[in-house]
Amino acid sequence: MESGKLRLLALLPILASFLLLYFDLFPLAYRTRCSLIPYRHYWIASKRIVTPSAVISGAVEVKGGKIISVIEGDDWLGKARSMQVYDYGEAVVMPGLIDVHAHLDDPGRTEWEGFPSGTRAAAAGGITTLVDMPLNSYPSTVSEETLKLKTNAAQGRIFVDVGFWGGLVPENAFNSTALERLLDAGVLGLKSFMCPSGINDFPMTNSTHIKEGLSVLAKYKRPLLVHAEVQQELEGDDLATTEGAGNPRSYSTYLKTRPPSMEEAAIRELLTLTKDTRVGGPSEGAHLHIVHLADSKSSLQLIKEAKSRGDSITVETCPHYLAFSAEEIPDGDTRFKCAPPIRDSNNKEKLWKALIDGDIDMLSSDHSPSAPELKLFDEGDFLKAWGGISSLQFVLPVTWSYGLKHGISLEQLVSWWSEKPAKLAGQDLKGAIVVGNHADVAVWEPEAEFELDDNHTVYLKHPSISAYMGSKLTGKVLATYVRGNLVYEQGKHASVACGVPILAR
Ligand SMILES: NC(=O)NC(NC(N)=O)C(=O)[O-]
Ligand SMILES: [Zn+2]
Ligand SMILES: [Zn+2]
Repeated sequence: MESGKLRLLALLPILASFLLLYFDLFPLAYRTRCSLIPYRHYWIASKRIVTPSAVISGAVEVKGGKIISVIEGDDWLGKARSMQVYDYGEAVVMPGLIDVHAHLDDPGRTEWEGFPSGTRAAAAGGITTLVDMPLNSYPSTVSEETLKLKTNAAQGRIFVDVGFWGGLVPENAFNSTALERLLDAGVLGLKSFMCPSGINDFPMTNSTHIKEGLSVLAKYKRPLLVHAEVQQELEGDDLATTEGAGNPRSYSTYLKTRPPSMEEAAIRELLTLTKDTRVGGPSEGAHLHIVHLADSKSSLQLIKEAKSRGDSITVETCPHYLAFSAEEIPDGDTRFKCAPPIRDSNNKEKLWKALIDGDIDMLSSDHSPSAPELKLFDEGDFLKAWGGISSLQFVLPVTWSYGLKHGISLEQLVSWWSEKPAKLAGQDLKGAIVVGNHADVAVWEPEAEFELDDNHTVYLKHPSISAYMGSKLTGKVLATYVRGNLVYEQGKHASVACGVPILAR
């Protein structure tokens, strides 16, 4: 080798140590990539910090991505002297939202959403963790191998933390080794459908499949999430509707094809199964979680009874069932199509009551977007259009705006969107502003109003398919921290996606 090249090689270690020293002295140079702020040790102050015991005025100390102290009053001022403080004044500082039900469609259907746009939207909406559903991506997450495709797709492309539900489908239900491998690989639990899912490689399960799944899950102490609707023999008017009668542009035509009795029958069946899988008492059986409950009557009553018997069961509903009612959905506006369907306003009021009374445990987005063509806006055919509401970026202001009429509190919001979801997903270090937890924080202004019009930046891939576009909302997200990284602030995201794929151990 020429002596010039050799000399250059000898200089490399010296060069490397200079670089390291530079990054040490100027953390900004690399910190700005994952975070909009350069600090690892700093304070977040506010007059309204939502902690598990109370809403306090004070400050939260963050170091190395974790919360290391929470101080009420002014005592923190002395400790924070000469340190960086982000003082948000009257804005609310609370745990970031945890959305346990989102379809990000990555890999395989990224033209519908995808990890980058979905998690950018989540961050802009105050969501710090989401759990991705096993279907609508391709392939579906039903095996160790397909989970690997998910985590590969998420690598370096997620702006918030993302966990994964695995799919319980006929193909793996009787293969306990395959299910165990999927669970060992880190899915946070399993999800199944009791009716066709609309996705070919995610077929529905019957009671026998579900029973098999529950017995494997019981060993892992991870939940089974179920889309609880079963197809039934329809009669009279309802039968005529599915056979093509009725105006397909009218929402009421679609509503008749999925009556509340479909949810009720599914839940009744599920409850007989969970009873059988309880091994030595309620806490030892598999936990059952009913997703997107829409029926506030008989279905909810069944769940209440099961809870009072001591069954390990939780239930979520979604903001669209609390914001919209069937009577108001315009003809042909398929942005509002989802399953189970949005029911009448009386049902909506009862869902609010159940949520406030604690009979419904938590909220989730069920963000289920598609390519706009599949919404068939030209035809406006509710029977043929893709079912799924697009909402990920808006769930915080939507819950707050519609909840204000019901007098909801900041503590309730945190319980429904952070504490309970963290528990369901087995995330002990998330969901509350307490010492030792991840510094996952949403900062927002509950009094600020804004319009979801063309001037509003929407990070979702297809803003036009969201039923919320055009509405006026209250509650504006200012900033979002994930593990101490400021990942979003007032229209700006960190330049590098440093969210972490969450795998159960
Ligand atoms: N394939 C889907 O995403 N389905 C979803 N669709 C809805 N909710 O309309 C769901 O969660 O059932
Ligand atoms: Zn569903
Ligand atoms: Zn869903």
